Amino acid sequence: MALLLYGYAVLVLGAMALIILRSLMKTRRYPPGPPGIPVLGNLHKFNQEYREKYIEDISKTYGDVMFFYNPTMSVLVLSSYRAMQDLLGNRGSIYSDRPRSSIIDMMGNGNLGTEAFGPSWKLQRKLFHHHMNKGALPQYFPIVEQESRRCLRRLHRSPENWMDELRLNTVRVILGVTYDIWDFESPDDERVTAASRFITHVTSALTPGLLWMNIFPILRHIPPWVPWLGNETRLVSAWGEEDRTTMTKPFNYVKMQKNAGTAKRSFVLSLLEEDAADERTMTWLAASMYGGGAETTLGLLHAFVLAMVLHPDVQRKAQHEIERVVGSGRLPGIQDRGSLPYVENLIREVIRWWSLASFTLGHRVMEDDEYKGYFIPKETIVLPCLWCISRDEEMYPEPETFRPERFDEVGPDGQLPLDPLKFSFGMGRRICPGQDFAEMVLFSNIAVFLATTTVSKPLDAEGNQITPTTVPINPMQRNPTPFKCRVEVRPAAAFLADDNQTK
Ligand code: HEM
Repeated sequence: MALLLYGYAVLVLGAMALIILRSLMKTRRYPPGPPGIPVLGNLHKFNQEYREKYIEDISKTYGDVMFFYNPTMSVLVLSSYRAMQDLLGNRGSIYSDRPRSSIIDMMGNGNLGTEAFGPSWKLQRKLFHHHMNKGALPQYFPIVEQESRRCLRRLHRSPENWMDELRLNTVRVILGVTYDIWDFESPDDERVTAASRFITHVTSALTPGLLWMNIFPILRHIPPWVPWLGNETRLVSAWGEEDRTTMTKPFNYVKMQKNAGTAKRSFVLSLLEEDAADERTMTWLAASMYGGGAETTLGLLHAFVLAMVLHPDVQRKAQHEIERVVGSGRLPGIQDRGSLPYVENLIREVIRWWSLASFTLGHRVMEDDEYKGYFIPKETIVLPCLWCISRDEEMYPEPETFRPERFDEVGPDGQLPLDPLKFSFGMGRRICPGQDFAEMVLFSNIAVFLATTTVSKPLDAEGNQITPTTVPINPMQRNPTPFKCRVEVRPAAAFLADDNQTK
């Protein structure tokens, strides 16, 4: 009976909200979007498997600013760099909040990525920046370089596990820097696999319309034991509990070490020593590094290997540059970054071509606004489509082609193409605070990989080359679909054993 009443209330409230919205829409000029259906609006159309491709497609009809709505929410999708810059970059004071998500509330956890725009978020950004800004990065060079070499040593020993070895590497670096935790050697360790689930939970909770509860928040009150209808409440509670356990354990470990006087330098130890915030805030700030930093970097490292398997000419050219600049007496290190322009362009192209985050996280508009003559109501969720920008044919001719050379070529407008590092990590006040760290880890791993390893397509039983797919493993978390490759060890691998080399 109670359920019937809920259902009835949802329908009546939804219909009323839509009638009010429609009458307002007649008087105000809203941005264009695909036609909707009575009561439900058009937001369901955005809920496609590969929504970035859908957005790219319809932007040819509706332009770079598109509006979607349903009775409970409105979403503004931006498909150009200019629109992203105008709103997120130049109007950051009202475009930097996050949507209120009943799913995040229900999970009962915090983290920097979901925190509302306000004093607590500002404090966390400040603390994050203090430890992760460009100037602070050299303290991590030895750890990151040592782990890059360690990863390649293991990878050469068991090339069939190359994907898992890279996963282990990214989690070891993040857990090492954040908590000084190193006591794990296996890619199957729970601490390695949990990072990937954490980010899936957060992204799913923040994606408009992905779960019914995000469209009808009232559904969170359905008890988990109710068959079928309680599925989402059950799922979301389980996510919350798992993430809480994953993130509290390592934080408590550092606290224990500190109390015992045995803690070594780490992000969490600094927070504790500075008494930087309350314990809950510090736990989830550290979780933001763990959750935000591991799976993302991994996705791009896997995409790098995929690009090298598909483009042996690019791989060779990058290897020649390393040999020319670094010589044959040592491995490349992070300090070489400025002197390897082709490798740097290769990394830019991996970031553009793979476009790991196809959208930013949602940005909630804090006040009514107007853009290009269109009304943008307060509470609208703004979603720049990063994938669409990376596919802009004017900036990147033949965008599906992997070609690092494109970044040195002047276009018909006399300009070099837009640097993907300027949008792939977001923009404005919510820009990814781990960008400099991520670039450093990517460079270290990719440069050592190229110097010591050649990858190529594997052969089937008849001796034919097998070409891996470029379709991501899942549309929500765009890491490459697992694939096999041939791994050949290069002579410079002899230096991998030398963990004491400084460069
Ligand atoms: C390696 C590739 C990475 C990519 C492509 C990436 C991309 C992004 C994007 C697109 C956003 C959303 C920006 C927005 O909403 O406007 C973001 C936010 C965030 N990223 Fe990253 N990221 C990466 C690595 C990292 C690393 C290494 C860390 C941590 C060490 C990190 C921590 C975060 C956090 C905490 C946020 C939320 C910031 C906020 O809401 O204020 N990310 N990232």
